[in-house]
Amino acid sequence: MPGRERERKLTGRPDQEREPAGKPTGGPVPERKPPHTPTPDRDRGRDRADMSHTDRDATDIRDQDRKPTNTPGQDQHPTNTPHRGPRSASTSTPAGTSTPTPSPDRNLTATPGRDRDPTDAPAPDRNPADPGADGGQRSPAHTRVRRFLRERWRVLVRLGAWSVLEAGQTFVVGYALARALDAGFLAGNARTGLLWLGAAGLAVCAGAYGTGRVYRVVAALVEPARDRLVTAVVARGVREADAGALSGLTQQVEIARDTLAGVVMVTRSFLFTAAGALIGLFSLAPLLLAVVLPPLLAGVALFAATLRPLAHRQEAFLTADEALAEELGALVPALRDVTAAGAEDRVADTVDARTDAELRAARALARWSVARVAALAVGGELPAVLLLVTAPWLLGHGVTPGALLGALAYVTQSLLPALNSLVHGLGTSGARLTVVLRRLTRTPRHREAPIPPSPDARDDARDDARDHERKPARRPHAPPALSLTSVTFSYGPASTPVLNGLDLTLPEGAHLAVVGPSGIGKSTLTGLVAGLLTPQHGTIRVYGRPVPAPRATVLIPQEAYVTTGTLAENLALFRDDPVPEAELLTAADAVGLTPLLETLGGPGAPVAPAELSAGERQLIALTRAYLSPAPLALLDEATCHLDPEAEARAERAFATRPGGTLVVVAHRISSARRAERILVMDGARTACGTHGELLRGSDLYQDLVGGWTARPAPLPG
Ligand SMILES: Nc1ncnc2c1ncn2[C@@H]1O[C@H](COP(=O)(O)OP(=O)(O)OP(=O)(O)O)[C@@H](O)[C@H]1O
Repeated sequence: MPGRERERKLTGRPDQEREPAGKPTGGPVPERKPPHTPTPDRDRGRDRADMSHTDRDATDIRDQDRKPTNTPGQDQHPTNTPHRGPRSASTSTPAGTSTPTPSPDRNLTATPGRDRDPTDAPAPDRNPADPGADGGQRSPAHTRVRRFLRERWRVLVRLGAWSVLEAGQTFVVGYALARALDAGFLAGNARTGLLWLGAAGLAVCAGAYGTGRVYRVVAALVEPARDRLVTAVVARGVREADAGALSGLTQQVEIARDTLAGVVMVTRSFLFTAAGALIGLFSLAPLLLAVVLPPLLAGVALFAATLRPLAHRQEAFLTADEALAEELGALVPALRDVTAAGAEDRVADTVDARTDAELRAARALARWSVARVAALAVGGELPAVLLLVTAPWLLGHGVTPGALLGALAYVTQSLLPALNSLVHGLGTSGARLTVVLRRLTRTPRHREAPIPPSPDARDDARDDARDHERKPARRPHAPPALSLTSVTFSYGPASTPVLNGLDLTLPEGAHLAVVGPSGIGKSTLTGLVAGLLTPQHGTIRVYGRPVPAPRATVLIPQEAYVTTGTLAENLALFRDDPVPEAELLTAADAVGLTPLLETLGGPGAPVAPAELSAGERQLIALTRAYLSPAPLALLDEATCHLDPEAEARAERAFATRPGGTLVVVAHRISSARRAERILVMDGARTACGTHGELLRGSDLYQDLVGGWTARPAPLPG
């Protein structure tokens, strides 16, 4: 049925509409897209689609027993058959969120609380790293570590023994050097000196052998620890049935193993080296110990004091780093969705926020790293300086030149490198190990730091709030603006129904977008609601009255018709009473007609329909509908010739019309996003929810959002 007749029938003012020369003035009728047969891929996708939550939770729209493959008209146009990417990609949102269950909107549905799957209930939080956690018997981490070490006392003894051999080298080298000088070269006995140097060389060889054995023993300690962690993590992954978490956690286990080995090595090395050096210093001259020990202890204490804050900064940095990586990981496969949703700026803001967060964390970490350098200077380098500064005094108090040289060797060749390894190894690996172990043993999953809303999001929220404020509150006991109950409609007795058992309820003031592939039945739905078509089964009520409900509904079709006459006559076409000019101007301003109105010369200016662009005709038709007394507006691609800004303005005008209810057949993602709820028509799988819910729960909606990116922008007017 031509759009002009639709408008006429709906508003009850057929006689006032005049056409020039008996032909439509709406310009060329846009080409209807040819139907096509669904691709096997698409069908497979539908079969795969897990619509259970939208079917179960978010809809009261039942469009049952459809056989979409049999009806050409229900088929999808090629331009509306976007490539179906991997599910993980299509479910990714710009914000990189997971997939929650769409929640039903009780305002939009008539049969709330449909059977909910009990498995939807969140699983109780369990300790992920403790295989025995199911029983709730979880011992503290330090107890488990002690038990682990007790079970491996033999390994610890071996580790100690080989470490003593390794540390013996430290002791012997310094001591032998001192003796070589004092008893050998300075005493004119080169042979003795060489013998002591030879002893030092042997000690180095023995120490190297000891170091090699130490590595093996450390592996015997670290590998079982890793195995335990792997067992715990796999058990957790199986419990949570989360392969992603599993792979992420096993990766963390590997990090834990490597860092644990590093921590054991550097800590053990420092302890044994320091013991060997201090014993050596004491053996050479107790006075040397008095010079070296205080700064060494001060340096170690300073380093120890930085450990906890460093671990926190390290954790903050890792968290920020992972959040950024996660953001980018979710973003890259979802670029198509981002573009489709027009969310480029918002996503850029989010990534900026994550990058800034990482930068701040890195700076904080760097600041604390300076303290580590200070600890190294005090504990490792200051003793050497003190030895040199106090050398005359030491030599005057019985310290021999050989002992002084040996002390310098202890400090520069043993203590400083060992402390250096400790500070850098423990400062980095230790902090990292703390973080990883904490996550593995306590936190189920890394949680992202909240990101402040982007300026765009704030703007949207402000717009929404403003719209909400401008919209009168819904009357509590008012009948629904629209209710469809088990509506079935087909164009012929033998044809497959376009709608089959559809239920839908909209409260007064609601804003619903209808989306779906070409030919799925969106215009048919608006035609039924407008009373242009009559369902074979079911009932349709508009504000409690059975359809057709004259003067309750206004349908604005894609083809806008403008009559000859003045602009004011065009705009007042659906009104019985004379429309005051002020009201007319207000409506024009709300819908976005004012510039055209001024160009034409005001409300009294004559209109030449053929000279108007398609977009200008749509603006006139929209303003006419806005001024009509009908509270339920049906926009069936009525803004397709407007640019996105003009479309947004017109839709907002209808959405905030006092007492008005809006149903929009959306042809742009921006249009769908403005609606409170979106009805996705997909044959048997009709679903209803918010944009976010449907992105997560409706494969077809994901496809449509993707397809919108490929759709060329509408031609200007
Ligand atoms: N007058 C008619 N007679 C027979 N079949 C029709 C008629 N009008 C529409 N159909 C068929 O009904 C089905 C639904 O059409 P409808 O126009 O409602 O779909 P649509 O979702 O609005 O499509 P589009 O997005 O392309 O406008 C299609 O298969 C179409 O071919």
